[in-house]
Amino acid sequence: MTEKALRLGTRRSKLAMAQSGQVAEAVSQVTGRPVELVEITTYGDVSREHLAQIGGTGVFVAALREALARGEVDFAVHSLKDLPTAQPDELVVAAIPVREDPRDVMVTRDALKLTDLPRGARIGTGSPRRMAQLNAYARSRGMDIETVPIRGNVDTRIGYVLKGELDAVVLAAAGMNRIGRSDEVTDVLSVDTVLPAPGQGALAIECTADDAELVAALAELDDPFTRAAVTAERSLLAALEAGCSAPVGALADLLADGQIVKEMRLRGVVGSTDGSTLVQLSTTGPVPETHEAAMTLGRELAAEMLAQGAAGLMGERA
Ligand SMILES: NCc1[nH]cc(CCC(=O)O)c1CC(=O)O
Repeated sequence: MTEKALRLGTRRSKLAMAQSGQVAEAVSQVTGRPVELVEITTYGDVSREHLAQIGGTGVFVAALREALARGEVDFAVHSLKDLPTAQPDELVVAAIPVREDPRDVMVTRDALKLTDLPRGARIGTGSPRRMAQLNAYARSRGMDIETVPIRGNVDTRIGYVLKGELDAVVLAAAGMNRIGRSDEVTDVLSVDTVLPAPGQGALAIECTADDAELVAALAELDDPFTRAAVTAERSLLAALEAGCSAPVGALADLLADGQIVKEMRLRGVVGSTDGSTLVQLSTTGPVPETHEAAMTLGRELAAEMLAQGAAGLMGERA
């Protein structure tokens, strides 16, 4: 007897299809059931408006969550960095698998590195977080760059460079890796230069809270360290009362002594998009063993950042 297929709700974009396909295989392994992809169009996919203008937070996620709530699909895969920090009661993030590379990367004209871009170089990114940190980096080194607001899928963004309209565009390493295009990356940005978005590189596998059997099966795909890290990062974001289009970067990583993991470090940054002001802080603590401990790490760093004027930097829209 063949078991009934699990329905995975996914966006149609190449990136969404790639990550849903990879998760489908893993879910099929742990459940022993086939998984079928159900394509769902989201507002973020059809709108030509600027993400920041249509409210940013959650536009990619809302339609998938509605399909879950209506019972049209059994589970969905989200890029964690697109997931609003507020969790609806009826849904649960049953698994956060091992994180991909969290860093940002660039595709540049003539394969130049960020440090070698010519005076007046135009760098395309629709992200206030990337703008703020790239502009701050340029200012600190006396470089002359201009950040140009763009949006669109990977092909559209890389197209600006191929057509010679821009000198560089910024993308997430995880996205490029997942769609098998990492060979087009010409520079990987150090997290000391550009701190990634909270949750970047991680996926969230979500289903309804009342589907206990599926919640338990999906939990096998959960990576506790990734979950602790992204929980701390997202707690920082929530405590700053910022959305996914705010100029906020955050990254938690493990500090090890040889093979022995000692502590978790959480770094956070908020900046004005012109890069004239950055509030950049970090904290370290014991590796959080509970959800609450990870939340506390994020909240404490947020409080320190707010004390240094972070709130005044968040109202900005690029
Ligand atoms: N903003 C859109 C988005 N949401 C998730 C990714 C891919 C990286 C990830 O999974 O974190 C991207 C593309 C990008 O930022 O270049």
